[in-house]
Amino acid sequence: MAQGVEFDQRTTSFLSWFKSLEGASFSDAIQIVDLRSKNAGRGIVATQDIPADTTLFEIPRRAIINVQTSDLPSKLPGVFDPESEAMDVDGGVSPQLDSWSSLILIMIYEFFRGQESQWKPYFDVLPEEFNTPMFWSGSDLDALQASATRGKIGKSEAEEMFRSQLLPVIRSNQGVFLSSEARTDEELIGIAHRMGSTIMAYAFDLENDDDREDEEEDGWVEDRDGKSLMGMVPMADILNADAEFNAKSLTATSLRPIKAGEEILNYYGPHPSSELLRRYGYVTERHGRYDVVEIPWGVVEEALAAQLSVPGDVISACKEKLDEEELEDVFVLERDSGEPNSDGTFAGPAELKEMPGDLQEQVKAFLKGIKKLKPDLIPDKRKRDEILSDVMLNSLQLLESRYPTSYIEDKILLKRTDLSDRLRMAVEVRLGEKQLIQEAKALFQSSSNENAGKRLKTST
Ligand SMILES: C[S@@+](CC[C@H](N)C(=O)[O-])C[C@H]1O[C@@H](n2cnc3c(N)ncnc32)[C@H](O)[C@@H]1O
Repeated sequence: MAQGVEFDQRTTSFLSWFKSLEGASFSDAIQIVDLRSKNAGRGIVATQDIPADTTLFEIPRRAIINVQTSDLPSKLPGVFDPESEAMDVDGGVSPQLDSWSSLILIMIYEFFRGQESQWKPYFDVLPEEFNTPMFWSGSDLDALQASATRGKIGKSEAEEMFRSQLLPVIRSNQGVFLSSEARTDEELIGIAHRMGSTIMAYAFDLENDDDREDEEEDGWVEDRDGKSLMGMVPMADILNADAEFNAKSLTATSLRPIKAGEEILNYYGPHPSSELLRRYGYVTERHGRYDVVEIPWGVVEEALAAQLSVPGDVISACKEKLDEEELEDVFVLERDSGEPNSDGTFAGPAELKEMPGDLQEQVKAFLKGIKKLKPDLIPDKRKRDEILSDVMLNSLQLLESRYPTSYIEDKILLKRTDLSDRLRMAVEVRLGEKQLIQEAKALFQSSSNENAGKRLKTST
């Protein structure tokens, strides 16, 4: 209970801090709420019916935390300004940082300033723990089974960056990073992880639009052309998100009428469940439409060799004749899901229409090579298409067999009520991938079929 009181007090302090900022606004029609019972932290709901195109809140530029608003860059010009030859306050020479590591350093600096930081009430509502795989144990991760997301966590790479780039800056500027000298290296790495994960799940890519006249108060827009500047945007990041959404930030505007009691939902992008888990530590059913399965070329090669009963060295001989630069190692199986409508709803169902085009082209290139070496195996185009179709199906089956449990077993598992959050999310991720593999297999199994290769591109 005490925890609940503290949670609410932090929310109240944050909201009054936000409202006190010059240029900020927060509509009476919305409220920050405790969604921990749904495992969703804080969120914002409508307290009354809201028409479309209503401004829900506005964030003044000064509220954002980044290289332009924090005073850390002025204290460590050698670290932040690529043009500057200046040394930092303690006379040390520091490496230049990219936008990601710069923001981590700024967050560490503001965090250590505690009450001195103008963003203290905001830090008090940022998470201290995460449910992203970066913080999972080996056995938690095992539950992801063959999902490619396991290889994308990058914990040791992140740690290496913290150790080689951030620690030296902090250690050589202890007067700037207040009380950092009392922390061990491991504690500092832990704080860097926490800030890195906060940025991953909360930061926005911003573009400083110099052409806009109202730049002073409102010059931040979401990045559209990759000229981005990362920043933490208080209040915009209290919005949870889903694949169907009803508002957009940074000035949050309702995209369609929102009923009293409904949650205000932002859009983090067309992420598959695995990516939603990796970056944000949650999954939702609606994001399943964007699920993907990575097909490693090694699996396809195995299926190809088995299908044609040729030894691996025939495949290797073909490979040598092809331009290695043009060969892909991984292919992405995904549905055609289209862009969301302008009001945040889905435009239509997501449908798997075909196997990845680049995969089909690569298999065809190999088949052409094999035909040269063993003409009897592939006498004509009809036979080639038949082989192509079988290789696709066999590759999918091989891929499926890499997941120790079946689709049905996972479905049954999800009915249990005693699963930990992590296990449930891992099962949802792997189940989404198995579902997509099944849909892909059906492309070949259904039409028995009129033409097994129907769903393959027919170009030569
Ligand atoms: C930008 S923050 C949103 C505010 C956050 N709920 C909080 O309490 O600070 C992103 C995080 O919110 C949570 N989140 C966002 N959308 C969610 C959803 N639809 N369901 C569950 N959790 C969600 C995830 O933990 C995610 O990492």
